[in-house]
Amino acid sequence: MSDLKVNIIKHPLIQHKLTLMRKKETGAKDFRQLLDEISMLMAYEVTRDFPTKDIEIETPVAKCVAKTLAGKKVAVVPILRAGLGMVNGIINLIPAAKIGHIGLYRDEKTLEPVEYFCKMPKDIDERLLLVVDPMLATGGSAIEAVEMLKKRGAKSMIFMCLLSAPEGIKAFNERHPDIPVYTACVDDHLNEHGYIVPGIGDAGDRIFGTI
Ligand SMILES: O=P(O)(O)OC[C@H]1O[C@H](OP(=O)(O)OP(=O)(O)O)[C@H](O)[C@@H]1O
Ligand SMILES: O=c1cc[nH]c(=O)[nH]1
Ligand SMILES: [Mg+2]
Repeated sequence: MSDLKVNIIKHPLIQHKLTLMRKKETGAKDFRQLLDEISMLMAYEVTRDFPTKDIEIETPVAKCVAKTLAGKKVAVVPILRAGLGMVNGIINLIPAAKIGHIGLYRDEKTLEPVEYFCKMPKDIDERLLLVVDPMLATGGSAIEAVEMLKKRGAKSMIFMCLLSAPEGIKAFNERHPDIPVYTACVDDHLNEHGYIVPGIGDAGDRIFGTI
């Protein structure tokens, strides 16, 4: 665990909401709502060190120097399907963000990611991409998503997930040491089906009610 390169967001509100999501009796409506709320809180933490610069403005009372964001513009990139559940919370905070989509599913037997869609803003090379997926399990999907984005010219990325397994973080760190990982919790391990334990189950199925 100590050799993993990961930023764990331990905010009490996030941890409380995550516990509600873990409960098997939590239905799709509440699950979606909680993921939405957590995503906004996580985005708040992830953007904490965004650079600012001073600009001159005029309020109704006086001229003054005030802060404005100075870094790259943002694009949010959900990994379908489950990543979609994190988009609204983030764009509530960053409404000008563009949104790209990556379609990947994990083959149930091999656990290998299978690509089925990719549509990105034209200027991805100039933006900071916030790649989002609730789950980092073996790491295969996140690794492949970032690979696809690098091939399309992306230069600056952050990966943000709700839950992660040590195995997935390790694999991601090894393949993409340049990409920071943010998560709300690192769980214990993966089971023989590649599910995070204790986890939240299949995030996509719980969000979309397809169980
Ligand atoms: O780290 P990995 O081992 O690759 O597993 C994580 C992936 O598995 C889930 O997607 P899933 O394949 O269930 O697709 P879905 O979002 O359409 O349900 C999850 O949302 C991640 O994308
Ligand atoms: O526990 C897991 C692992 C992969 N994908 C999920 O949705 N859940
Ligand atoms: Mg799924």
